[in-house]
Amino acid sequence: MVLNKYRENVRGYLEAIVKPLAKAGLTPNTVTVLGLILSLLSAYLYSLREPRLAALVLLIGSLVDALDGTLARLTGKTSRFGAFLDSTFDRISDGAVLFGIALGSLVDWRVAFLTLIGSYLVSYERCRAELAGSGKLAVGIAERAERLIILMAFSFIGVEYAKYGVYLVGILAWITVFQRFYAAYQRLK
Ligand SMILES: CC(C)CCC[C@@H](C)CCC[C@@H](C)CCC[C@@H](C)CCOC[C@@H](COP(=O)(O)OP(=O)(O)OC[C@H]1O[C@@H](n2ccc(N)nc2=O)[C@H](O)[C@@H]1O)OCC[C@H](C)CCC[C@H](C)CCC[C@H](C)CCCC(C)C
Ligand SMILES: O=P([O-])([O-])O[C@@H]1[C@@H](O)[C@H](O)[C@@H](O)[C@H](O)[C@@H]1O
Ligand SMILES: [Mg+2]
Ligand SMILES: [Mg+2]
Repeated sequence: MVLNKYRENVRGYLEAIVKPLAKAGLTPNTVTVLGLILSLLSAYLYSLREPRLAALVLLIGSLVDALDGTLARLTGKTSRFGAFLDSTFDRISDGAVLFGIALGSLVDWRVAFLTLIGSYLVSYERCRAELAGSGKLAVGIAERAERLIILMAFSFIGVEYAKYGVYLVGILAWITVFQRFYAAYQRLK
């Protein structure tokens, strides 16, 4: 909700990064796959209890996630499958990162599990409500960009602090679940 507004502000920078990629003939789907690989690497680093490095790799992976769509739009190669691939890989990434955090015992696995359910529900609600005709349901305090930035910010502080990032993401994700539920109710009832 909050960060989504800044998409336009960073578009110019993202396009500047994407132009050489387009010249090199990279396709949006290849970039999407690269983003997933970076997220999986980040998850692995979390499992090794290296949250700072993991967050850095996740930040680069998130940037790559912004580049695939930018490349698609700039080269006129947006596709329905690409949109599906992007969202599906986002879910794999979100799950893998929390799994890595739990594996590395950076947080109690039960907290990671509840945070994962909240995060997935936020995304599912939007997808399902939009399919039912709600119109764009990009509402709530913690969309994916917010969830990622909070997790990365706490991870950068150090190994003892990553868990507070997961707590906060979990709480805000569940608040967003209720916000989206209410918005969907208002629009679809
Ligand atoms: C060298 C420099 C000058 C570099 C400057 C770079 C800066 C501008 C930095 C910008 C970084 C920022 C954009 C990335 C970080 C954001 C990240 C933390 C949050 C994750 O965001 C996700 C991202 C992408 O979302 P989507 O995948 O949903 O969107 P798109 O891919 O664009 O579109 C999907 C759409 O495209 C089509 N498509 C896609 C793929 C495919 N294969 N085929 C396709 O056809 C299809 O139509 C799909 O439907 O969201 C990016 C926007 C974000 C919301 C903006 C956030 C702005 C914020 C101010 C950035 C602050 C970042 C800061 C560096 C954080 C540091 C904090 C630290 C403490 C952790
Ligand atoms: O809904 P959310 O999770 O906050 O944020 C995002 C969705 O709004 C978006 O449409 C989808 O492509 C991404 O996978 C991402 O997850
Ligand atoms: Mg993307
Ligand atoms: Mg993505």
